[in-house]
Amino acid sequence: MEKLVSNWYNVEPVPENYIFPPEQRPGNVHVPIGEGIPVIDLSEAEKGGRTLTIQKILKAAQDFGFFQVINHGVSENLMNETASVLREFFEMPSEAKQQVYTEEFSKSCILFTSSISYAQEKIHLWRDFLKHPCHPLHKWQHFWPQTPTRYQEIVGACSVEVKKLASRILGLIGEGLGLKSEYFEEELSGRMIMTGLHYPPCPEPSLTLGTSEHVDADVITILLQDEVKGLQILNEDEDKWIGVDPIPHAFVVNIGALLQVISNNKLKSAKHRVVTNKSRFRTSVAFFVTALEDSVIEPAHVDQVHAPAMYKPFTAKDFVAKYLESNADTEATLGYFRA
Ligand SMILES: O=C(O)CCC(=O)C(=O)O
Ligand SMILES: [Fe+2]
Repeated sequence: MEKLVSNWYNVEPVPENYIFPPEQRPGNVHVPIGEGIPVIDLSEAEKGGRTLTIQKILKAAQDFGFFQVINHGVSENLMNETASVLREFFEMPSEAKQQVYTEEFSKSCILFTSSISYAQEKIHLWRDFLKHPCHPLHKWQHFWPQTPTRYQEIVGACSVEVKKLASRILGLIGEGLGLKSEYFEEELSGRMIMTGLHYPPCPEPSLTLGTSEHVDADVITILLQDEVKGLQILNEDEDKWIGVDPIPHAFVVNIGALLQVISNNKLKSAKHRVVTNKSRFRTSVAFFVTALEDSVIEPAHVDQVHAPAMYKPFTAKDFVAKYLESNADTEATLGYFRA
């Protein structure tokens, strides 16, 4: 429990085991915000602009692996409530958080710090996290925190809405890839895990990371971030980082490694990270939508002549096993399943 960064963050200099090696540190390099990451108005899909919306989503998913959605149908009030209930959770006194804190990662709801590789990792991340499954709701909701008292109700309502939004976006992506609109239901998107991330201010942001460079190991991620910037995407062609603009009431959407496989590398699962800052807490809520354990993941609809399959078929369970074995290295995991 004393490991939680939020219990001790106000120390200077930062502890040695939080300082990343020079080539992995953010340093003092200026990172531009926004720079072309598309913001897509989802309401246009229902107003006669379905084809155009699909094109915009596919282009964003190819070029950046990331986009933001606005007018997505999830109420602003519910988004505000979800962000604030998560913040309240992390700001509770230690005794209250103690009830949820655990180093037993097999539990259905965990509050911990840095990452589940804490014991093995050399350098820790400047963040605390709360993680639990959230779909189907009735199966998991009772494992969630009981304080704040409205936690289960608010996060439950938000999970239902985000799952619907994810299905809608996957439907549009499926259509854009030439698949049946229900292609992703339910086998390929029947699980959803929520991670609430809390990044305390850090006295030396140039040396530390809130979340280190990674690719998400799911199908698609829907992220609610607060008004504090910190999320950055790597533009690999130019080897530079781009900050994601914290647009109020937008969701950030990114393509996971499994969707990259299903699209046979047409869509990109992009590397991203989160940097810390000196003065403000940042709280984000990530919903990872992924395949049922026994579902087979493979490139969909591959034309053998023009586009041979880039990956061998594998189950979602095998992917997770290899992912854990490689210490959460998604690229190495993808490499293992390459055809
Ligand atoms: O905190 C964020 O904004 C993003 C976190 C993230 O990328 C992840 O948990 O996979
Ligand atoms: Fe991520």
